[in-house]
Amino acid sequence: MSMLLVNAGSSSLKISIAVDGEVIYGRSLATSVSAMTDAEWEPLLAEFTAVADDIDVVVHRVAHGGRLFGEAAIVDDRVMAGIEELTDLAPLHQPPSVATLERLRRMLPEATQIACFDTAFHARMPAEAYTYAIPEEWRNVYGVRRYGFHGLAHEYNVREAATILDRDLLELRVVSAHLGSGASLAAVRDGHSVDTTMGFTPLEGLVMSTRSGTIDPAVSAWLVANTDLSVREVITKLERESGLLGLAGDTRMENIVERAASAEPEAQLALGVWSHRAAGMIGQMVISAGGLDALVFSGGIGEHSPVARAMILERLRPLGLRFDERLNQRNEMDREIQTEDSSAAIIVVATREDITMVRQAEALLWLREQHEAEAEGQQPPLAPGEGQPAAP
Ligand SMILES: Nc1ncnc2c1ncn2[C@@H]1O[C@H](COP(=O)(O)OP(=O)(O)O)[C@@H](O)[C@H]1O
Ligand SMILES: CC(=O)OP(=O)(O)O
Ligand SMILES: [Mg+2]
Repeated sequence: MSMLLVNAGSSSLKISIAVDGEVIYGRSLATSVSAMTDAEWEPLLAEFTAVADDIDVVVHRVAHGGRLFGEAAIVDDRVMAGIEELTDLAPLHQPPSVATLERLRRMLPEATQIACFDTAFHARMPAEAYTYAIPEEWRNVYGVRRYGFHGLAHEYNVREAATILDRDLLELRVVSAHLGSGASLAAVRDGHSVDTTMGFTPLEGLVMSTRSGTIDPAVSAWLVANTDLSVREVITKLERESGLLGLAGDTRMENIVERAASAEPEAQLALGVWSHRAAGMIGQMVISAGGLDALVFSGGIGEHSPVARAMILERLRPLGLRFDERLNQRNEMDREIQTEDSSAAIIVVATREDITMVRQAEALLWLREQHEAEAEGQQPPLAPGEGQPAAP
């Protein structure tokens, strides 16, 4: 079976091909996906079809699944409408996913289309972690609560941590720090997320490339009441003109690190605010996880910036975390970088959202087959993986 895995981001498009569960080919394009035309997609699809013959399944990363989608779903018109409804809650992310879903449903009508949601990994968070202390009507009528994002990356990270440490995932307390242009933390216990830093939308939490992360909620209302900014303008500025860009005029962490090394005060402040927030929230996640066996770094910054990791880890010394400077500098993927006297493992993981997508899609297709076989009174199919007859 051939799967096309599509990760349509706000400023990039990552596509890979999996055949019989193995990712065999991948490509990343820096492009605004929403603006792409059929004519631009055609050669891409031809390239992928040449690798995989027929594409049986197309799997899409979708940022927001809201309350509707607690797990991956086969996309039909009803699911499509549900995904579109959530556009306002992930304005940088949902539009490219919706555009790509619409296009590939049309261009590859024979393929089964599956949506994997960033929010799904957090669907079992306890109420105390997902509930905001706000009026009952907002919570129960408007559905205002924390959802969490980056689930495909966090899920991969904790599984990889268990593999690297040769431990049972269900016994591990992990904090996953996915630090890309969007960034979030997840506290993982018993194999699922028990707390995370993003909330109702992917704006809450850490300082990001262009997003502010958490600020006093009164700031938005104050700006609308006291300046000539509209609500839409305030939100756009918090989403697109804040974070590292707002503090240092640059979205690239490597540039800011270089400027800070030349003692540029703006860049030093940006790094200070960024690492102060990240370390503080990691502390919060450790409490939510009930302790810490492993801290995982991933994402463009987490994987490639020894300076950024070191700034966070220095601040985490009160938790007993100790890192090896030399191992940190080496920047090798899927490696531990703690010293022997560290209170927990510290691991750098090259995260792979596409591999989580394959796993979720295979599990969903297996379930569908099983239901179909049961409905027809036949022997249910073998589970994905080794052919063992257990549920995935
Ligand atoms: N060598 C590096 N040093 C520091 N930061 C880096 C490096 N390479 C990439 N980054 C940062 O990673 C971020 C992008 O992360 P990435 O995970 O690729 O983004 P996205 O969230 O869009 O998938 C940018 O802020 C970029 O500056
Ligand atoms: C949800 C989110 O923030 O994703 P990204 O890191 O791709 O921007
Ligand atoms: Mg990302």
